[in-house]
Amino acid sequence: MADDGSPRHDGSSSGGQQLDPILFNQPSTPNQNPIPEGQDQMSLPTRSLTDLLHPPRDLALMRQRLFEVQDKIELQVDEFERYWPYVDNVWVRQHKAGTDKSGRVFTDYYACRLQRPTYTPKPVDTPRREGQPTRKKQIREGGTCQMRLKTIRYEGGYSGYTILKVGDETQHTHDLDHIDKIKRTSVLMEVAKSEVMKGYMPASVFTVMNEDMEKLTAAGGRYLNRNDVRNASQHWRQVHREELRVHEGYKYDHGNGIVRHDGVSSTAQINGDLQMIDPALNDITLLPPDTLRFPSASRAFLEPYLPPKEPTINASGLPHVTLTYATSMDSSLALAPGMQTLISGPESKAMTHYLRSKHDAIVIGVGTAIVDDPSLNCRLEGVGGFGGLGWEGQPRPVIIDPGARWMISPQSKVLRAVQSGKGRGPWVIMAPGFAMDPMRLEMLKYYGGKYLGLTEFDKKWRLRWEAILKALAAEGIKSVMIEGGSMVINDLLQQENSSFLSSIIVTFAPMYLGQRALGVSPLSAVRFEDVRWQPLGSDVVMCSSGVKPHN
Ligand SMILES: NC(=O)C1=CN([C@@H]2O[C@H](COP(=O)(O)OP(=O)(O)OC[C@H]3O[C@@H](n4cnc5c(N)ncnc54)[C@H](OP(=O)(O)O)[C@@H]3O)[C@@H](O)[C@H]2O)C=CC1
Ligand SMILES: Nc1nc(O)c(N)c(N[C@@H]2O[C@H](COP(=O)(O)O)[C@@H](O)[C@H]2O)n1
Repeated sequence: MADDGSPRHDGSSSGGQQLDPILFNQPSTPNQNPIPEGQDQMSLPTRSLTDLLHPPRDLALMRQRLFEVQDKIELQVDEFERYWPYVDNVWVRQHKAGTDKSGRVFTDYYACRLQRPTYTPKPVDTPRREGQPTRKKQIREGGTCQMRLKTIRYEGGYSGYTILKVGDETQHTHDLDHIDKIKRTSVLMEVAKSEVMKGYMPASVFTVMNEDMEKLTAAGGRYLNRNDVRNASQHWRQVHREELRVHEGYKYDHGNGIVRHDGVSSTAQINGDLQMIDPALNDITLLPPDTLRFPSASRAFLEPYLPPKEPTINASGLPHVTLTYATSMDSSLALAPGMQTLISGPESKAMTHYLRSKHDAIVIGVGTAIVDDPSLNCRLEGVGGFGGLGWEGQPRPVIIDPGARWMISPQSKVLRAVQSGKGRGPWVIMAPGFAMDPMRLEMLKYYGGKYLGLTEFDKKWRLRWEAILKALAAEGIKSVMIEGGSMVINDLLQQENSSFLSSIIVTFAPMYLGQRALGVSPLSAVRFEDVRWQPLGSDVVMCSSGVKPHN
């Protein structure tokens, strides 16, 4: 551990303590190299025609994103393994994965295919070994593009890939189509090989693969030719010198090659069969049962109070801050201190998740973390883990826990959300002097979280909100949604802190929580400004752009 109590960046714990694999649910044998080496002639293909006919969602868009790498791309492991083989014609691995000391973070570097020097074949009269046939090698274009990227693979309670551009180059010197013209993806080669291995002639495989040209193009196969299919299956055909046939419904037509001769194409038949057996392939996205929907028609009233589309850290180094919570008509958050109480109706609950999707981080006090054991993820349809890719729209949970009171464990809902790819690892804000024990620190890191140490206090010896917000901004958080609990809300509505608030969004539910309830009421009177009230289901939502003292 570093002097300030923070975890060392090498991922090792202090005091020589070992990770308990059961406690952390650590995989015993991490997958060292999940990237399929699809071009290997000896390997068995893992793709089939089905992969062409039922490509991953938004394939053309994802290929373009993985080609350009304009922004950091985060993908879950299965998503990376699904999409990467469709762009491995672009990216050539430079070195094998380097690992950090924790053994759970693997970094690979890739360069654009056109970074390699141009290959010029040796003159044909170059002496060859006896019996070796002369190979016609083409000039391979290269040396023109300096685009590079790295993939960082995390393995642990949090698993996934982060893909980032490296180096000074900001864009390729060519487009994706240009690469598709000169090199085929491993998916295309594997599909071709697997079809030949079923006993079909390369020419027939080529015809069948070309049947749905739109899908073939989306997969990078616009320039696929018969030779590619022959090359993909060459080794297999040499070993298995059996007679190959044409696909059912196709025939050899002199002068035209293999053509379809009955009404039903092979691909249409495969499509039909698949729809019978596997509804998941029928473009129905299976969503987790707790997925929430907040209709577009209900969103407009929130628009002026949301963080801007491209939020920026303001001149004072502060992010956009939204305070949001749900209260009863007697301004209570829970039936009693130490209790969690459902106040929001289903519509306003969905609204809260919509708000979560619009912020980089959710902040709560440790009182709420202990009482509620919250998941602190976004369960809105379309965000990562709920129909979306990676962790898109998933906010970072942040717990203010100056005294390290939160006993986080793998059973905590926030970590269960991480484990299932439905949320991000939490950050814990602590004060100096209260060291979290090394096992908990290590666990936080294992689940993709971390600890932030702050040393700036206000006159009540609480951490200064300005320091908290600036620390988050320094970590790249541009918008923060603060949810509670009572102490946090009261504190932020006080005059010395209220200027940090960009918006306040409060749900009022039609209920009294009674006189034993945990209330919300700042020390001094305040009045909300620039207010808009909106009925939502049986609740009413109040949006405001800030508070001022009320005399
Ligand atoms: N209805 C709703 O919308 C919501 C309801 N809730 C409810 O609220 C209740 C919890 O509220 P409450 O008990 O007040 O707890 P809080 O969640 O407000 O947490 C308070 C604790 O967080 C730490 N903390 C917060 N801010 C600071 C700061 N600036 N500096 C230092 N420490 C800070 C302190 O920890 P320490 O004491 O260790 O110093 C403090 O005691 C629960 O019942 C929960 O269900 C929560 C959120 C929303
Ligand atoms: N908007 C809102 N309405 C309520 O009725 C609530 N009780 C809360 N509580 C907040 O939501 C957190 C629970 O989050 P998960 O659903 O577990 O992700 C809880 O910790 C409070 O911050 N909010």
